[in-house]
Order: sequence, then structure tokens, then C-alpha cells
Amino acid sequence: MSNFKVMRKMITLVAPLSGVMCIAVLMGVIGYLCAIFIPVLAVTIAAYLGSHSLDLTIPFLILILLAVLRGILHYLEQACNHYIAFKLLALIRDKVFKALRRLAPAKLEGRDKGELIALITNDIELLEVFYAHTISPILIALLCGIVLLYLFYRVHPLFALIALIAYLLVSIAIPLVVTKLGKEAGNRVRGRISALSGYLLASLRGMLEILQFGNGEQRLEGIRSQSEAVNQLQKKLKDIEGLSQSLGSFVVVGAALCTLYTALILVLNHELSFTGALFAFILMFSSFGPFLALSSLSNNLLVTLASGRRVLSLLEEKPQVYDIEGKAPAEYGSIHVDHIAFAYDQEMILNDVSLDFDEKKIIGIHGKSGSGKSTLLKLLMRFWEIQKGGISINSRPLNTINTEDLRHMESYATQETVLFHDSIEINLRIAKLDASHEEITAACKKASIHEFIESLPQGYQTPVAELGSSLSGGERQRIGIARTFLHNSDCILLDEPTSNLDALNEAIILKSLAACTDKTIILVSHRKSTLKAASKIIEMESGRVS
Ligand SMILES: Nc1ncnc2c1ncn2[C@@H]1O[C@H](COP(=O)(O)OP(=O)(O)OP(=O)(O)O)[C@@H](O)[C@H]1O
Repeated sequence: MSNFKVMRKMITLVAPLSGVMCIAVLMGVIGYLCAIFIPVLAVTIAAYLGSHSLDLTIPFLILILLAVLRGILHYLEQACNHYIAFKLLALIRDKVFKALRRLAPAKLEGRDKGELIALITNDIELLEVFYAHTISPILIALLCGIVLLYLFYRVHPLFALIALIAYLLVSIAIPLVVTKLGKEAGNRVRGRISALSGYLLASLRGMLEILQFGNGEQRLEGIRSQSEAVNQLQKKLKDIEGLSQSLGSFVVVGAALCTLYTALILVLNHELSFTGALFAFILMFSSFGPFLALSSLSNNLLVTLASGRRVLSLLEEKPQVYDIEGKAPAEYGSIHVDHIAFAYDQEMILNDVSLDFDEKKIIGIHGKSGSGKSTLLKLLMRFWEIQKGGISINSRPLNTINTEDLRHMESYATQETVLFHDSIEINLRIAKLDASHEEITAACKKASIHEFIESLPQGYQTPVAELGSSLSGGERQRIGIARTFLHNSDCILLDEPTSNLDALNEAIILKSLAACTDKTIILVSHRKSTLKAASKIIEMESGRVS
């Protein structure tokens, strides 16, 4: 996506706040004109005093008024711009979270989580520069330019020509050159920062492995070299920023000298008064504020546009699976899998698989590691879209059942239970937001975890550390199974539900499952003892059912 396209798309988001933007621009234009006219007026009055006598009270008061107005207007302009920026950041965050929900899980599974965190935090935050410090300065420079060129034209058209060339150089040519010079570095610096976040996150998560295999030095070296690469790129951007400022100052001085030279010739030719020449010279010197503001924008703008590009790409990314809404409610019934084929990328994982999962039965799935058992469960949940064949529940194709209804009908527990940094009760409640405490404890009893929770000093209110690292694998797994019981769906998909459990806990859970006579339970397991609970066992081999 080109920088221009990124800017255009980002600007369209401002539409609902265009009124506030107009006020910001108006304040900015009047404020800049006040600032420009303070020296112009002062020098013109001084020149006038050389040949006339004048009471200085009123001119002095006007100068003070202009100075005070400049301050107030600048404040109001900034307040409006930041109001727009922070409103839009909130809106963009909301859109990004919606996009993540749309893309999950299929499009997020393989993505670098550090990069996603950098996008949600740093990238969105950087867009503030665009909304608070880019759009209105461009409009302010444009309007100030029109007023200033008119004034120069009134003094002499040659001054207007010099001003026009200088303004175009400062506000368009220099930023364009600088943008071109720094485009790659701008993109790379954002990419590098994201990669560094990902590397740090992976290092924190893999702390035990790093310590165990003595990889600390190597990881540290990785962090050092990646930080160094970020520093180098940032230095390059700063050098380009310095170049942009030098070129801007060069144009200002050049324009003032040209004005001085032109004014001298015009005065010598009696085409211009001395006061007019002085007015033009001072006006030229003091008028570059709004245009220099643009040239200094371009460097920040590069980084901001790179962030904007990443945020927009995420917002525009097409999900692998679209949510279904607005269809007639569906009733749960038996599941029919009809000659399905599925590949994550190129490699075929399931090929021509046909199966039936009868209602209110426990069905076991057994097979070698990598044979596609978990993939089949994910397809039953419609986390991925199948490429061939069809899956139906109670004769309704899966992709005609409202996603919300499907989530009520089916629940899916994997061997990896993710717990949030919150109390055990809240971690259980995510399976049923309006569950009573009694319902929660009943589910925990079935999952053989109630006694353990009760034995903790704070019981169900015990806080769980990030990702559940304060609990054992078996405790986490039983909480995961308790969630499934609490969700109380018609069909329960369990992927290795007993892999971390001892024989006693396994037996209690299998007994609870056997007691769920009104539910369909699909049980993927390598354990013979677990599969004993099933009334039918399906064997899977290399993506096929045997
Ligand atoms: N998100 C993914 N993207 C690409 N390939 C994947 C993805 N998830 C799984 N695979 C691949 O699909 C194949 C089947 O994986 P799956 O998890 O379904 O096997 P499984 O039978 O459940 O294995 P296990 O018993 O070890 O859990 C594997 O080769 C795996 O590498």
C-alpha cells in the first residue's frame, strides 16, 4: 500500500469529526497569522516612526493582543486536534479488536504474538501523530499560504512568486525527498521493533528452556543485536530529519535574500516605497512557520505511515472463516461428515473423510500423532472452513448455522487450558457468564477439581498467575474440563482431556462423562483407559478414517 493510499484511508476515518477539525484549522490559521504579524507590525511601526510622530499606546496594545491571541489560539488548536486524535485512537482500537475476533483463530494461530502486541500498543499509539499533528497542519499551511501570497501580491507580484516557490519547496519538495530517503528505514524500524517485541516475549515464555539448555548468552546476544539494529535505523531516520531541517532553513534564508535583492531593485527603480520593501522582507522572513511545520512532519510521518499501513492491513485482512448471522435457529442432532478434504496450506491433512457422530453417544477417536484428529475437531467447531465435502448437524450444513448457535451447541476443550490472570471463579465463569456459584461448584465437582479449589486459602477467589503458571498441568486441565461441563452444550469435543491426569482423576472425569447421557461426547485420546468410556472408536491414519 503506497504512503498516499495509507494517508487517504486514514483521513477517511476523520469524517465524523470534520466539524472539530474545521475549528482546529481555523484557530491554527488565525494563530499563525497573529504570530507572523507581530514582527511585521513592529518593524512597520518602527519605520513609520522614523519620519512621523505617533502615540505608541494603541500599536503596543495591538502587539500584546496579537501575542496573547497567538497563545490562546494555539492552545485551542492543539486541544481540538488531540480531541480528534484520541477519539479516533479509541475507534481504531475498537476496530482492531473486532478484526482480531474476526480473524481468530485460523488467521492468528501462526502469527507472531509479539508483533500483534506491538501493533495493538505502539502502532496504534503512533497514529496520534497523524491525527493530532499532520492533517490540520497541512490545511493550516494551505490557508495561510493563500492569505500570505495575496498580501505579497498586493505589495508586488514578484514577492508573491518568490514566496510561492519557497513555500512549495519547504512544504512539498523537501518532505517528498525526505520521505523517499527515509521510507525504507521508516518501515524497517517498525518491523524491527515488532520483531524485537516478539523475541522478548518468546524469551520470557521460554525462560525454563533457556535456563535448562544454557542458552541465556545466546538469547541475550540476540536481544543486543536486534536492539542495535533498531538503534542504527533510528539514527538513520534522525540524520534524515537533520537534513530536512537544514534544507528548510536554507530555503528560508534564500527566500529572504531574494526578497531583499528584489526589494532593493524595486526601490531603486521607484516601483516600491522603503516601507513596502521592509514590509515584504519582514513578512517573508517571519512567514515560514506553517510551512516549516510540514517539513519537520515528514520524518515522524514515515514511521506513522508504516504503523498506519500495518494497522490498515490487519483491518482489511480477509478472515479464513466468516461468522454466520441471521439464519433460522438450529436444533442439535447427529453430526454427519461427508467426504471432506482439508489442508492448512498445501499439505493435505484430511482427505475424503466421512463419519457419523450419533446423538447422545460417546465416540472415541484414536490415531497416530499428526494424523489429523485435532484438525477434525476444529473443523467440527468451524474454526477453519473445509475445502471439499460437507459437515452437517441435524441435516443443516455447518456454514448455514449461526456461529453463536454453533458455539452454544458445541464446546471444545484442548489439552492446553489457557487461564487468565484473574480469580479461579472468573476463569470458570467465561464458559457461562451468568452461572451461579452453585452451577460453578457442580461443574468443578464433575471435573474432580472442587476439593482442590476449596483447599486453597482463598478458595474460588484464588488469583491465577498469567497463563495459569501457578497451577499444575493436571489442575489446569481439570479447570478446562469444568468449563466444558459448565458450558453445558449438547456436544462436547474433548482433545486429550486426560493427558495430564492421574488414574484417580481420570476415572472420576470419565464417570462424570458417562453420566452425561443427554450429550454427544467426542473424545480424542491416545490412552486406552480413556477410550474405554466410548461406545464406538474411530481410527484415524494419515488424514483418513479406517
Ligand atoms: N495451524 C496449522 N497450520 C499448519 N499446519 C498445521 C496447523 N495445525 C496443525 N497442523 C499440521 O496438521 C497435521 C495434523 O495435526 P493435528 O493437530 O490435527 O494432529 P493430531 O492427530 O491431533 O496430532 P496429536 O495426536 O499429536 O495431537 C500435523 O502435521 C500438523 O503439523
